[in-house]
This record gives sequence, C-alpha cells and structure tokens, in this order.
Amino acid sequence: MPFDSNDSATNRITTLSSWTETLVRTDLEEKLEQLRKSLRPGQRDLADWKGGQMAISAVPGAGKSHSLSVAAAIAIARYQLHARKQLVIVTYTRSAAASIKDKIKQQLKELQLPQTGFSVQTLHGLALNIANRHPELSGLNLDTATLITPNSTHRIVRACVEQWMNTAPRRYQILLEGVQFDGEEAERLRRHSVLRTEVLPNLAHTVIREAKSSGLSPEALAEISQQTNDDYQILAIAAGLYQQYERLMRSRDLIDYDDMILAALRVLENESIRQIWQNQVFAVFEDEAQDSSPLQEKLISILAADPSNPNTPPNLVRVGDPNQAINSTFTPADPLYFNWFCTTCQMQGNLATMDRAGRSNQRIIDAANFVLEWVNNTWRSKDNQSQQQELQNSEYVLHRRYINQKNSESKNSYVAQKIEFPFREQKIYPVDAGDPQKSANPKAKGLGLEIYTPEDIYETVTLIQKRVIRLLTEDSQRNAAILVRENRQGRFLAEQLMDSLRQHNIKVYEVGESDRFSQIPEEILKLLQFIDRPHSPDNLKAALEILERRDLIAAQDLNALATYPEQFLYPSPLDLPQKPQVAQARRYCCNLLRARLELPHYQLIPFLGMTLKYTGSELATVQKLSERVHQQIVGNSSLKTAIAALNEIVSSERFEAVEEETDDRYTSQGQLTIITMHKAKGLDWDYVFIPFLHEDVIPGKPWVPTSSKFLGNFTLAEVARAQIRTAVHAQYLDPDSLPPIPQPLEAWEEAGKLKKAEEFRLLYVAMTRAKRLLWMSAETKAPFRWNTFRGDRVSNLQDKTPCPILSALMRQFPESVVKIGF
Ligand SMILES: Nc1ncnc2c1ncn2[C@@H]1O[C@H](COP(=O)(O)OP(=O)(O)OP(=O)(O)O)[C@@H](O)[C@H]1O
Repeated sequence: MPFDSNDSATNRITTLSSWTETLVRTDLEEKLEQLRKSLRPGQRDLADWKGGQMAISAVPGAGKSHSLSVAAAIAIARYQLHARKQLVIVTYTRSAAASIKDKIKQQLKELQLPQTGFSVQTLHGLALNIANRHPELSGLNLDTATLITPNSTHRIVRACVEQWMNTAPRRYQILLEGVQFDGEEAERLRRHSVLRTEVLPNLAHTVIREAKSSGLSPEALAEISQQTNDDYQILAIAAGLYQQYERLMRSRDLIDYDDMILAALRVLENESIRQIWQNQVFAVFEDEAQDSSPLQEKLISILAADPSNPNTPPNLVRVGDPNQAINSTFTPADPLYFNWFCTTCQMQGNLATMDRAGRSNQRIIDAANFVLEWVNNTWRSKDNQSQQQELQNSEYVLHRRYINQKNSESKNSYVAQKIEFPFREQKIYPVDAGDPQKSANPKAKGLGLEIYTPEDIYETVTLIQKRVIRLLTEDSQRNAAILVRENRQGRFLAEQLMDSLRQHNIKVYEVGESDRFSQIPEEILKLLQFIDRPHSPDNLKAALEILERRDLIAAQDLNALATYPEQFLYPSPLDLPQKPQVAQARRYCCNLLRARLELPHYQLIPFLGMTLKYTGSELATVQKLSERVHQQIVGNSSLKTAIAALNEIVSSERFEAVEEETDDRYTSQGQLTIITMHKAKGLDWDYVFIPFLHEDVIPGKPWVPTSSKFLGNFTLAEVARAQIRTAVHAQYLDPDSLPPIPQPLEAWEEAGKLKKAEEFRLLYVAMTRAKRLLWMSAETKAPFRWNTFRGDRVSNLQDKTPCPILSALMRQFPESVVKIGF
C-alpha cells in the first residue's frame, strides 16, 4: 500500500509524482539497456563511458558513426542533458554531421525524450561559432573579413614570396646558387623564374598550413629554425614567408580556416568566457579523430574540460581509425596524434577497440587483414636502428608525460604496438551470429576477391564493362564502384564505359575532383565573360559548352555556331532559317544578354545560377560565390571588376562548394560510380573494382621536378614539412624539448616514408569499401604517366611493374587469381 491514511494530500501528491518518476526512470533505464545491448562488444565500451578521456580505435565498417550516435543518445538520457548542458559531437564534413544528427534525433525519439541536449558540428563550424559570439576577443569580424583557401598560385602567396625576396636578398642569393652555379646569365634567369613561380610559392603554401595548424606562430617557427644548420636555412625561409603571409592577410582583412580555430582559442584564453563555454559543454565526442590537427585537438580538449576541476582529464571521447588516415601528406592532419591519444588512454585503461565489422564478405576481410600485416612486416624488416631508438625515446617521454603511477603492463603493450608503423595492428573480425546489422558479412559474389592481370588498360575496360553489365542487370538493387588513384584514370574509364553501360540502363556517375572544389565559379565566370563580350567566338563557344554540358541545349557542332557570333546571335532575314537546336541555343544566349540590360550587375551571378538550373547545394554555392565576389569588389563594383575577382578565384583558389548533406548520390542502386580512393572514404558498395594497381602509382616515388634540381635532390616544401613535424612531435611529447631537426636529405627520406605508408593505407581504405566482390587488377601495359595520357589507343603504353601489395595478395590468395580467357 503506497499511501498512509494519515498522509496529507500534498504528501500524497509528492509521493505519487516521485513514484511515477521512478517508474518512468525504470522504464527509461530498461530502454537504455536494450539500446546498449544492440551494440557490439567494442561499441558497448563507448556506450558505457562514464566521464573522463576515452579513445576508441575502430576498424573499417565497425559502425563508428552508428555507435557514436547510440552512445550519444544514451549519454543525453542518462545525464539528462539539456540546452544549457550539452553533449557536443564534432566531425569533419557537413554530410557526416547531418547524418549523425539525424541518427541521434531518431534514437531520442524512440526513447520518447526531447530532441535536445546535444549539438553536432563540424570542427570549423564550432570554432566559428565561438569566435563569432565574442568578436572583441577573437579579433574576427565576419562582416568585413573574407575567408579564403589560397593555393600556391594565389596572389597573397605570390605577394608574400615577392616581399620575402626583398627582405632576405642574401638568403635568396644562396638559393639561386643552388648546389653549384657557373654564373651563366640564361641559367640565372631560369633559376630566378623557377624560384619565384614554383619553389617558393610551394614552400610558402605547404609550411604556412603545416605550422599554423600545428599551433606554431611565425616567431615560434623562426625560433625552431635556429636549430637547423643546412646551407639554405630552409626553415628560416619558411618562417620569413609565413611572417609575410600573416601580415598581408591582416592588412587585406582576409582569413583562412586555421584563423577560425586560432580565433576560437583566443576567445577561450579569457578565463570567465572559457568557463561559460565549459559549463555549457557536458562532453565532446569526436568522430574521425585520426584526421585532427594539434590545434583542433587543443580546441576540443579545452571545451571538454571541467572548469571547477581543470586538472582532471576532460570529458573527451575520440573515435577514429588510424589505418584510414589518408590526408596526412597533403594536409597537416597526422594520425600519430590520435595514436598517441590511444596510447595514453590505453595506459589509463580507457582504450576500447571496435574490431567487428559487418560490411564485407570474409574473403575481403582476410585480404584487408593480410595487407595490414604484410605492410607492417615489410616495414619492420627494413626498419633501422635509429627508428627503433626514436620509438623508444618517444615511448619514454609519453610515459613520463602521462603516467605518474607506473603501470608496467600497459607500458609493455605500448612498446609492442610500434605506433610508428604504417598501420595500427588491429585486425578486422566478422560480427557474431545474431548481429542486428542487416545482411552483415554478406555472401561472396564470384570469388569474393578476384585478381586479374590484363594485357593492357583496354582489356581492363572490357573486363569491367562485361562484369558490371552482368552484375547490375542480374540485380539492379545492387551498386558498384570503380576506385581510382588519379582523376585522369577516372575520366578515361568514364569515357570508355559511359555509352555501353547506358545502353543497359546502367548509370555511370563520374565523381570528379570538381565535386568538392566546385566547378561553379568557372562556369559562372565563362558566362559572365560571354555577357561582357558576346562577340568573341571563344567566349561564345565557352558559354555554349556549359549550356550543352548542363543539358540545356542539344548536343551539336558548337564550332559552327561560334565562328560568326553576330550571325548566330542576330541572324538577318537574308540568312537561312536556323535549325531548331540552333534556334534553341540562340534563345538561351540572347536571354543571357538581355539579363545584362535588365538586371543590375550584382544580381547577375544568382541569375546565372537559376539559368543553369542549379539545384540544392549548388544554388547555395552560387549564393556563397556571389557574396564572396561582391565583398571583394565593394567600393569599386562593376561587371568588369566582378569578372576580375572571379577570374582570380578560379585561377588561384580552391573555392569550396557548399557540401550536399547526404552522400546518397554516390551509392545509388543500379549505378556504377567512378570515384577516387580518397573520396571513397566513408562509403561502401556491393561490388568494388580497383584497376591500374602499379608500383609507380601506389606507392609511387617521391619526385623532384627537373626544373628545381639545381637545389639538390629534394624539394624544399617536403623537407620543411618533415622538419616542422619533427619539431612539433617532439614539443607535443615534451613542451620543454629542443629537438634535433633532421638535415634536408634525411627529412626528404622521412617524407618519402610517410608518403609510402599513406599510399598503402589508401589502398586499404579502397579495399575495405567492398561488400560482396573486390575486383583488383594490374595491367601488363599502362600509360607512362596518367597525367599526360591522352586516352586514345595511339598513345604509347609501357610495361609496368605491379603494386607490391597486389603481388603479395596473389601469392597469398592464389585461388583468387583469375586467368583471363578461362
Ligand atoms: N550495432 C549495430 N547494429 C546495427 N547496425 C550496425 C551496428 N553497428 C554498425 N551497424 C551498421 O554497420 C554499417 C557500417 O557502419 P558505419 O558506416 O558507421 O561504419 P564506419 O565504422 O563508419 O565505417 P568506415 O570507417 O569504414 O567508413 C552501417 O550500416 C551501420 O548501421
């Protein structure tokens, strides 16, 4: 009997409500337990997190984002989080953020809880949010500042090179003299041009990103450079270029992505503001943690700290797969930091491994596990004494930094782990019977793993064509992809396959580089140039090409239309009547010209977006572009200045498109997607084809352009990057250390090793995208270089050596080697 007869009414109500609350809580607890049980062993560790730091190292297809979403929902429910005490989930792309957000909302809905208490953001979005709220502290005013992503030909980079040359004539002279110089004037001029237009802009572009993302200021880099004594003083030059860059960016009110993170960190240096943010953040969960830079790690660690106990570990959960780190040789991301974080957590007993994956068939899993082991073993046998010594040193410092209480067991496991190898030693295992994932570890199609050695790249095309037609007509619900290392390979395959597959109703979707770095600025530029000067045959042809590519006008001989613009645009009554497709093209062009008369020039870019029938995120990209152009020409605004600004964006920036919020277009049913291995990360398909696996492409060789060989057998940019990394790694482990910086040749060798390791991981990522069939090939003959290959049969093909991994796979899985023609 719950109530006593002497209870007052109020007491009864209180007891009743607390009783109901207990019932509701028990019901919720039960539901949470059910949810927890739906997770796999490694995933459950994530759901069981009860505060502090935790690392989750996962294998491909382990369900990182799935379990992160479930664990987030459990934490929100368990700790009753709300708008003023939130779980912050950070990831790297907008599409990943949108997908995790949906999943968490769905989980909360099923738990009958309000869909609040969390926010999912990209790291830059989070930083911008903080910086924007406190402009007086961040020093960032987004109303006036322009965000740019300069490449090495950007005017800012060019200007910083010119200015550095003026300030350091002696250093420049030493570069000009190179390894040796006989004083010949023509050679001096050639070197001058190579330095100004290639070597120094590349050096500036590489080191500025590397140093800035690692949290180094120009002054800090200059200080590090004092420990080097190479002839060119490469790091001192780098520091000089960086200093000029910062000055120029500030003077023109420009910012880059790192400035956003730095601005957020500046805000958080203010104690009271920091505490406000920290009080609002219950914990931070990070996805894709292997891709973080030290600066990003710093930001989330600060946010996740407890303001009342700053010395306790932050509430920080980082999920990642170090074996899928494929951006470290061209961005400042470095898997080493996540590996170290894993090691630290392992020492504290807070490392979990998600090693079950339901994506692939067992044969594909075996192949991926074999690759990992083979690469590490090969590395180990080539490993030299100094690397072992380095490993011991970093292990010792890590140990000293993080572990006050000695724990010999975890220390030993760390030593055994050898984190400097290309792969973290974690095998993929299939899921247990009864796993909730639908069609987990599906049945193999064909042999599951098939390896071919076609005569040449054209035989590969025929083999893939026949196989894809058979596979996708047999079951049009399935999907397929060809993964390539270079865009040129993708274009070649698309050209060869498009027509024949279309005849079988199979859509071929070639995902070019354009997908991320938008083609839109170039299209708009060409149309504006046409509007500005319609009588130029080149401008007219370029505009017509765009209209044709966008399927707005019929395919036809555009040269015939563009030869006499006047006659095409304004035919006289004496001219022959235009054919319907020509008249249609003319109408489009005349509409564009009329817009120039009827619209103010600042409305032309959005108008062109509508004319080209852009949709969704494309329209958002056009809007972003339009704002960007007009911000750049404010005060001197005209069609001419808009074209000039756009020209600069097209020629020297990587203008990022507003990303689609889903990746579904890459994996549509019945479709063959042609995509680079880099872009395929995070996706999967039933059938995956990986052709053209040759040693000169994977892993490839470090390469010094002939034009800059006068400086020695290395490139300044790669040497500087490797030198900066050495310094930053050492300081990360021990902030007081003054690390020895490697000499150029040693640094160049180090850069080569990192590149090789990354190429092998890239192939591993590609292989682990396959569910039912993994098809790989190395052709006996292939183009000498893909980037100069014209794609016609007349072009010379050369004998090629297969990628060493493919040869090893053939030895290990002889039953998967398919003899063509049998
Ligand atoms: N416990 C689970 N219950 C049901 N489905 C699951 C579970 N864990 C994972 N999955 C499913 O497994 C699939 C793979 O998950 P996800 O794409 O999150 O993997 P991933 O670890 O991000 O892979 P990768 O890193 O290789 O891209 C998804 O369809 C997901 O829904």
